[in-house]
Amino acid sequence: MEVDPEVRSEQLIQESMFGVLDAVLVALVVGFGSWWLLKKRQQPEPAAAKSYSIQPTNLGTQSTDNSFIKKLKSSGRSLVVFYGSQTGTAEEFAGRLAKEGIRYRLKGMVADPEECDMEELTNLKDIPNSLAVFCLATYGEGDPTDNAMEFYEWLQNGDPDFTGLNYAVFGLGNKTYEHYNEVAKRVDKRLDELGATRVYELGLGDDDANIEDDFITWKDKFWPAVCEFFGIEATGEDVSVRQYRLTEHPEVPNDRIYTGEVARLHSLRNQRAPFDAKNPFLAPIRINRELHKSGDRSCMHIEFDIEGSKIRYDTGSDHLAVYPINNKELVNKLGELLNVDLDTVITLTNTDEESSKKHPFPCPCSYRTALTHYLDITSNPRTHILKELIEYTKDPQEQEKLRSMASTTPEGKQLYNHWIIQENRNIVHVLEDLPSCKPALDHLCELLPRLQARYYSISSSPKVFPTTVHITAVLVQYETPTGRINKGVATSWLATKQPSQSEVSVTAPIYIRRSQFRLPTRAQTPIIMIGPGTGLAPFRGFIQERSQLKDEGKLIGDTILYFGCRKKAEDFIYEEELSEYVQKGVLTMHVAFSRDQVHKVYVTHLLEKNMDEIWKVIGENNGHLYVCG
Ligand SMILES: Cc1cc2nc3c(=O)[nH]c(=O)nc-3n(C[C@H](O)[C@H](O)[C@H](O)COP(=O)(O)O)c2cc1C
Repeated sequence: MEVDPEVRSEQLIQESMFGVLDAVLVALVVGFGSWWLLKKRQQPEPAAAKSYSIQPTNLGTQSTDNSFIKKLKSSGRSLVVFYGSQTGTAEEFAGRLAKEGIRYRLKGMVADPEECDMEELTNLKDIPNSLAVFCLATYGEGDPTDNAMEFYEWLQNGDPDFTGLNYAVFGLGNKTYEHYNEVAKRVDKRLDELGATRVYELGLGDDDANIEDDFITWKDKFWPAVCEFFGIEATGEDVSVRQYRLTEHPEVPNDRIYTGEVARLHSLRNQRAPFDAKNPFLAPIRINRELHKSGDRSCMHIEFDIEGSKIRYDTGSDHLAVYPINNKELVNKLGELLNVDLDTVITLTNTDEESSKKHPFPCPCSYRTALTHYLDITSNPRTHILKELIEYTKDPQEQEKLRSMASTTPEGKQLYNHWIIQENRNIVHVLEDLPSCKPALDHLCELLPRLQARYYSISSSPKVFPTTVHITAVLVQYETPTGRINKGVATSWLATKQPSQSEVSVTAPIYIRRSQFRLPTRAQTPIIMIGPGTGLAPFRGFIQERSQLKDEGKLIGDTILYFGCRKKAEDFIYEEELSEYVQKGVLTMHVAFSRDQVHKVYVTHLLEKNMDEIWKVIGENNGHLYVCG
């Protein structure tokens, strides 16, 4: 095995011949070449379990009847909006479309394809003026979400006759992914091939830009097209319909109240394996230490204890999901602004009895629990929320501002983009800056999206650390243009979880999400890892594992790391550890410090400089190349 024990640094690239763009291009070419090689050679290896499961949307109150046609007929509806959603956006969009149908005399229903007999789609034509809309997100390598998987496969491989089925598709994706909106594109095309009638063109939402804007822009043309297709005249009524009914419980016994459980009552107190997204493990945090040596930024190395949990994970590949809670001050601020006793215990019950989702989050619970554990109060509110706020606003100017931002006029979109997105206001900021706006808190709880688990690359190897899982997380904190300090929900909360400062166990609810990022099965396969900043995290596990194999006397392939950070003395994370691996002959390391010298040096420069070596590893020696950042 060839190992270069030298830690190379910025000098390497000062003789650089090309510009940054060239270097990026080289990196892309290298990345593509290795991806192609990887693809070619990975065929015989068993496929890893794929799952992007994030958060259960239905909390054990599902109806067992999976005939959506029966439900449509019994409730006099003709519009069904299916969603393929992992983190709730597509589900939210589907809900908004179904709700708006009433304005166009199309009473709508939201449906989860996983809970429906989708073969019934061939019979939807029996309902007059019926329409099926699909809001579908794409994940991974152009894959559907878990709840749309079965439907998607049936559609791709089956041969149903959809003559007479009216449909439209809105896709949710992100342009930075190679398979942009692949699922929606394929479903739209396949439905057409199978004889269904496209009522309006495929809409594509890009989460990298402004997916809300894409959705409302599409929706704005979609409804007139639907009206024209069915010969419907819009009622013009812009009615606001509540989806959930509020019940307050002044006397419900404490042990009947949810206090942050994801699904099963008391699941955090009475922990029972197996642990997953619906049943997270309350892991004790054993170590939480700072990795940056100086500077005003912070990067945490956190070790979660999983002993006895039966939780297993794979080297550097799986993700650790953490269920965070919202900042207490922000929650209290909402209570103050709306003058509500946050300890009031409530239940929100779906007014649609046919819906499989009975509650928006586990109920009964207090407002405080809902705002702390279940609802996202820190992201930018979407336009439909702003629209619902209008009726609670007294001041005409504030009302007008909300009305404009909720509209699809160019000025309205611009104002939304500036006031909400660029100035980065969350719901608390909106209520602070529109002092006459006092929405009913239960209505707000109905409208706010669910707080999602956060995912971290695992930075340990289970072969070296079988009873702990490590993560490497940068503390997110920044000032917004309005002078407010926005704090990352999960990292700010994790930063407070210091085991040394507490007698009692400091814990966090976690579970493991599987991914496909794997070490090659043969230890002799050379690997190049490109991981600047916390992109290093998954590679730490790879290196640990290869080091252990070497200790056991096994032959290991070239293990080459490209790392970059600002300054050696500031944010060169895991420096000592990595240097030891270099000294031991396990690792070859190339490091770029972007701010240690006049000329900025990045990992891309190092890649450019070492182009020949890189090509030798991946092109001639069948090596694997990994990029994480
Ligand atoms: C792990 C991950 C993988 C993703 N993969 C893709 C992809 O391959 N193609 C794409 O267009 N969008 C991709 N996206 C973007 C999502 O489809 C997009 O954010 C969408 O709005 C999520 O909808 P949901 O909240 O309903 O799950 C990915 C997002 C994540 C978090």
